[in-house]
Amino acid sequence: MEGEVNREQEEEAQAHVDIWKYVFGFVDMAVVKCAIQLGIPDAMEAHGAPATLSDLSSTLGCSPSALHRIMRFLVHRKIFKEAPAGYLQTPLSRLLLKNGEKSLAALLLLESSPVMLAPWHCLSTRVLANESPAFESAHGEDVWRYAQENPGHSKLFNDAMACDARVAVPAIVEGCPEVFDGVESVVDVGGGDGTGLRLLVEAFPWIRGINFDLPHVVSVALDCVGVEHVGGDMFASVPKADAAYLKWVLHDWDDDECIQILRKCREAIPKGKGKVIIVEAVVKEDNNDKLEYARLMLDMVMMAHTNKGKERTSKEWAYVLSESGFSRHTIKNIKTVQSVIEAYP
Ligand SMILES: C[S@@+](CC[C@H](N)C(=O)[O-])C[C@H]1O[C@@H](n2cnc3c(N)ncnc32)[C@H](O)[C@@H]1O
Ligand SMILES: COc1ccc(-c2cc(=O)c3c(O)c(O)c(O)cc3o2)cc1
Repeated sequence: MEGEVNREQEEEAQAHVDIWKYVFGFVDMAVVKCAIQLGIPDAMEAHGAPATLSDLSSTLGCSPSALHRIMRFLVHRKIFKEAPAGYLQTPLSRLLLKNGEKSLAALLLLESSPVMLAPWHCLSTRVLANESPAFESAHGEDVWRYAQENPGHSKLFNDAMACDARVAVPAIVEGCPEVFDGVESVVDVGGGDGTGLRLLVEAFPWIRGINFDLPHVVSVALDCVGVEHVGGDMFASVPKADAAYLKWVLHDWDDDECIQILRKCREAIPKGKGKVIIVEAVVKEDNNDKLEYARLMLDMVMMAHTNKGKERTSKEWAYVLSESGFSRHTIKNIKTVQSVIEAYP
């Protein structure tokens, strides 16, 4: 009995520590956003050796006292290290470089933007009504129409998705290159600015790429060898190719909409050797999986930013694929938050 009482007292004490993560949860994002905007990781990368507070404040042109408090917080959060000689980069801080190959800075700047933060204040209404989309409640229209009417936001969004492509595509190439064996043409459905397909075609030069997205998105896509940009509506028709490739697209839509998109993809691929390649999160419902937290946070992002989007479990993926007329599918895990699903007509 005494042991039980002690355990309850320990849990109570721990709760009074843990609660602060939620009361001030936005602080982590805001201070990291500040570090990106000031260019702290970039200044440290350029400096090379350990950077002192004086080095950083003179390079960045900011108040040493305020910068010290920012760096103290970021060292505590293990984003930077502090040695006697000065501050040091970490693998985590290098993911915040403005132009780093694997940087996710653009994604953090998107998610911390006023446009993307506003819908979170409508989440409880979304849950209560289960119909009033949070993004529409905040902005009066869905995220895709808002992007069409606000080119600056569209660029922020496309840049964010492109930074994921620079992480995910190398993981696909490393983890399951065989997925693209024998595939001579790929249509990237909802391919954004084409970064993902450009990286795929660079890795698999035999592939002819078609980057397919809404007209306002492909109109600003960069030209690149081996990739043709085509504007259109994936709910109307999808350009024909050996394989339809969809990364971070189906999770933006509910089951009926996914089934519509997948049926259009099935119409676009050849009956015999055709396939659909889906790069999306597969919710494991396994709290021991180190990326499950990211997948579940992403599911909340879908609730906040899309009308009826969601992340799916393997059973939920099996349902939409079966309802779309795909006879079989496989799921391959890669080292990022996504998995690679291959579906065959
Ligand atoms: C979350 S983004 C993913 C972009 C890219 N596949 C990636 O992973 O980097 C979803 C994409 O779907 C596109 N999209 C939305 N509605 C569409 C439609 N009706 N037809 C074609 N593309 C659409 C958006 O413009 C956006 O580029
Ligand atoms: C590196 O890990 C990730 C990179 C990108 C995303 C991500 C994918 C989306 O489709 C998406 C989205 O549709 C959205 O509206 C949004 O606000 C963020 C977002 O992020 C997840 C993980």
